[in-house]
Amino acid sequence: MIQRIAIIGLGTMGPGMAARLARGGLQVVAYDVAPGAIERAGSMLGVAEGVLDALGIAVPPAGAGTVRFTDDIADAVSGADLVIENVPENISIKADVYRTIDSLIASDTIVASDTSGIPITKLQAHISHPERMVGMHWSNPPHIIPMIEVIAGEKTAPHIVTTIRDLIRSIGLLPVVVKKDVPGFVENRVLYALLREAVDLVERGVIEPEDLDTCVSWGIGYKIAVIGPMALLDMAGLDIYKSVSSFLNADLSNRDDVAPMVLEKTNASKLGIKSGEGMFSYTPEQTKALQGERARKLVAVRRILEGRE
Ligand SMILES: NC(=O)C1=CN([C@@H]2O[C@H](COP(=O)(O)OP(=O)(O)OC[C@H]3O[C@@H](n4cnc5c(N)ncnc54)[C@H](O)[C@@H]3O)[C@@H](O)[C@H]2O)C=CC1
Ligand SMILES: Cc1ncc(C(=O)O)c(C(=O)O)c1O
Repeated sequence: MIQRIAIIGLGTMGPGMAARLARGGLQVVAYDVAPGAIERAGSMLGVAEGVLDALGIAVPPAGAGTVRFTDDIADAVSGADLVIENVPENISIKADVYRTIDSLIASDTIVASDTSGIPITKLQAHISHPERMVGMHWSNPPHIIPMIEVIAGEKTAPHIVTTIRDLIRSIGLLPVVVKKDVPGFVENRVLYALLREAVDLVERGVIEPEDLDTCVSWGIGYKIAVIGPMALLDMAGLDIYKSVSSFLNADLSNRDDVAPMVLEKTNASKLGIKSGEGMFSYTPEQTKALQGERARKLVAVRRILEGRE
């Protein structure tokens, strides 16, 4: 049974994940190599807890469900039943973490990666007892989005997938087991197909960035939260899909590299909210207001989709 969880990496994903797991009654110990990240994570924890209250997720009994921060990786993983690796999307950084923890954990400690899409088979080549490694792909913001993909690599033992799936269910979240270890799994294959086309349309001057967002959020996005893509095909009619896809598929972006617009921005350190500018610009005040507004709206939508309002 999983009771004690170590989270390695406290950037965008780690703090919300820690808050959500603790709210599920689990004991979380959270570590980052950067002292500044640990400090930021401490303040993000309180914000995430407020959102979990707004979502109506019950607080566990006193003493259960804790988050402790540490700047010592050995302390973080000591006695852990599950380690969730949450460091940048780079195989060599992730492999370094696996090598470091290998001698610090028991041979049956489950090691999960929150990778956005590196095949688990590639990651488990860097750890001993690869059968205990599994993909556990959360979605951002992790304290609000309930779906988590669970992915086995070629060497993952089937009971590890079941254990993680059951853990996710036991704290009221929604596991989806992906049947093949394909790059990007399912969520990001679908998201990146959409993002490739969206970036291409903006880059080619077909639409302004703000209008692209209005079109997708109020057209596809709002609808797809209620009617998933497979159900949408049936709602539209497969005959319509056949006609449209017969001419449109060939015209969609099929570029296999990163779009120049994205490279220009990343080369200029325009990374989005975290750097104050990306596709749009953000002052610190705007960022704070935007994050609050987005959390409120996501909470309201989720409560309605769950039939709680
Ligand atoms: N940002 C997103 O929307 C999502 C990201 N992911 C995946 O989750 C993982 C983490 O992503 P983010 O939180 O966005 O990254 P991030 O870059 O915001 O944070 C990564 C953190 O890892 C820390 N770190 C780096 N090397 C470390 C080490 N050796 N030991 C301990 N900590 C270390 C950094 O100091 C940083 O705080 C990546 O694999 C990413 O692809 C998954 C779902 C969504
Ligand atoms: C742009 C982008 N890339 C990856 C992810 C992920 O799920 O790994 C997300 C996300 O929203 O979670 C994302 O927005």
